Amino acid sequence: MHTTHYTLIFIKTQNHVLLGYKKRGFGQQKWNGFGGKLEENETISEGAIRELFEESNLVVEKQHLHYMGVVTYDDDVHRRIVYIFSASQVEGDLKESDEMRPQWFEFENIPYHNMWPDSQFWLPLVLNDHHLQARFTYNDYKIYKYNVEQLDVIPDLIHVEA
Ligand SMILES: Nc1[nH]c(=O)nc2c1ncn2[C@H]1C[C@H](O)[C@@H](COP(=O)(O)OP(=O)(O)OP(=O)(O)O)O1
Repeated sequence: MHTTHYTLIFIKTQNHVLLGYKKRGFGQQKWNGFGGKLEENETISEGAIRELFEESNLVVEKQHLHYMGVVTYDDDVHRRIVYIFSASQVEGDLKESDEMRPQWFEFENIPYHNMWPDSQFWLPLVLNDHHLQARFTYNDYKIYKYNVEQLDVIPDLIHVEA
């Protein structure tokens, strides 16, 4: 099976989260955090920082990046491994990019109906600062089976970066 590694970051305050409306590419016309494919010769955190900047113009420093866990997606032909981050301290001016139109949402008003159908099962954990591990099997863009686990220990990014 072909495996692709992605990053995904959620910038948040105590009760708001920054999402982007994806204008093109994989997951277009959906709201999501900022992220994308990991490039060769970069670490996972470097990828998360780069994608956030490319898509929103915001800068997050490595020490303000919180690794929250990993979500794995399988379909017939692909495995997508998505490393999830959150951050509350960012710098720079938020800007719309070719790929993403950013908007802040209250936790109570997250547009789950216009996001990947899996988000509703695990994003609330991230917003509440819980670490997680989840796996979804998709069939024809629908969730076929899934498992979401809240982790008590902080997952170690060193292992996946090694
Ligand atoms: N089922 C899913 N649920 C979710 O919440 N996020 C997902 C997801 N499947 C993928 N993602 C995330 C991972 C990543 O942050 C983003 C897709 O990354 P990219 O924008 O790099 O993909 P593209 O295929 O558009 O890349 P390029 O066309 O090479 O730019 O969507």
